[in-house]
Amino acid sequence: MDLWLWIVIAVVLVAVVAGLVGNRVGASRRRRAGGAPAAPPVAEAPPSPESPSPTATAPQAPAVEPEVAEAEVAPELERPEPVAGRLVRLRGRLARSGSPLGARLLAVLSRDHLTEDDWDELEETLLLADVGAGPTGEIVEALRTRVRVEGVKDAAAVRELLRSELLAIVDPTLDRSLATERHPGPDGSEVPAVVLVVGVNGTGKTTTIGKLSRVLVAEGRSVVLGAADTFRAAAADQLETWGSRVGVPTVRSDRDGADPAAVAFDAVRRGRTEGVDVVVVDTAGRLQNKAGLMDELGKITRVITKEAPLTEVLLVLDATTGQNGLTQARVFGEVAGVTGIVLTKLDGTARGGIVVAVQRELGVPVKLVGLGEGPDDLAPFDPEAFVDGLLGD
Ligand SMILES: Nc1nc2c(ncn2[C@@H]2O[C@H](COP(=O)(O)OP(=O)(O)OP(=O)(O)O)[C@@H](O)[C@H]2O)c(=O)[nH]1
Repeated sequence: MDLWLWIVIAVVLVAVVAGLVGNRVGASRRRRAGGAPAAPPVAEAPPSPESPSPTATAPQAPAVEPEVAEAEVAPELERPEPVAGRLVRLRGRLARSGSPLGARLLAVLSRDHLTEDDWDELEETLLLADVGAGPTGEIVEALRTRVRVEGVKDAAAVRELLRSELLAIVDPTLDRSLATERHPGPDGSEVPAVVLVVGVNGTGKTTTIGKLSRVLVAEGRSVVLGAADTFRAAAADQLETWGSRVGVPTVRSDRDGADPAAVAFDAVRRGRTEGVDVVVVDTAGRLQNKAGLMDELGKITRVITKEAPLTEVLLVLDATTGQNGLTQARVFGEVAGVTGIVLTKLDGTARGGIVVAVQRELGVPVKLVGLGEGPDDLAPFDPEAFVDGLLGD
């Protein structure tokens, strides 16, 4: 019995081994002949773009090739919205923030007989909207005189009166254009316009530069961005993403904490050699202390101007920060030679009066305003559309 049992086991073993060997030989023959293996081993999975497989000619490959080719196609560039009339389009956002400057001023001025209390209320409303003490006094004085002399009564006339006084204080005569055209440099050769953007982190600086590059692209300008905020690595990534959406390249360092002036210089040099219209340079602008800020911005400016002079220094301020924003504005104004202000987040505040206060504080115009988080929610500042927005027009 025992012997028979051993014979059966031996026969079964021989059959199993023979079967296994036969399968392997068959599989390798089929592979050499270009046939598909019945059950491919894991190592023969279809090739991926990251790890090209040595079996790229295996029959699975053609099935995935079109997908790989599609992934390599550059994403379509976005087309930014036209710039003209942007503030008119966005002015509803000013009124939506419940601006006391509009509704409340009109409510007080429309009363039948204006008492001293009414004038006090008007003054308080302007102060609460961050117009600032000086300009508030001027507006109240002008309104008092005109109400007394002209004796305006009907709602439309009161509205027109208020509109004209607010417009006067916002000052439509200021030059709010951005210097973003190529021009002859000191040696007579054409150089790009260079816009240096300064401001405290958190004010919306990187977002604003992204939106600004879209404004410039919409106006037909060629642009290079310089990521000289080397303090925060994510800032360069953010900037690059914004730029790539509209085909604008970003010059940056591979290294965290690299010299911001070196990055700024490289960006302006690239703009110059490639003949672009405008180079926009981001800065870290940490307010650690005034001397440190002055050193950093001073060095960036000196190094950049070896290639091309600065045509604009834009200070980005968050409109919701009120008096804090004004303190920042003062420091940057002293150290950076600011030529224009960008007020962000005006959609989220009832303090539109900050436009007046900051212009008075720095003696430079608000040139752009941010009215939302959308990519095209940055508008050239237009005094009339702004005042109409405050009045809820
Ligand atoms: N509602 C509103 N949000 C804004 C506006 N501008 C910027 N923001 C938002 O503010 C936040 C901060 O923006 P960032 O650009 O990252 O600000 P930042 O910190 O100054 O950038 P860094 O200086 O690089 O640190 C983001 O969520 C923006 O979407 C605006 O005009 N309106």
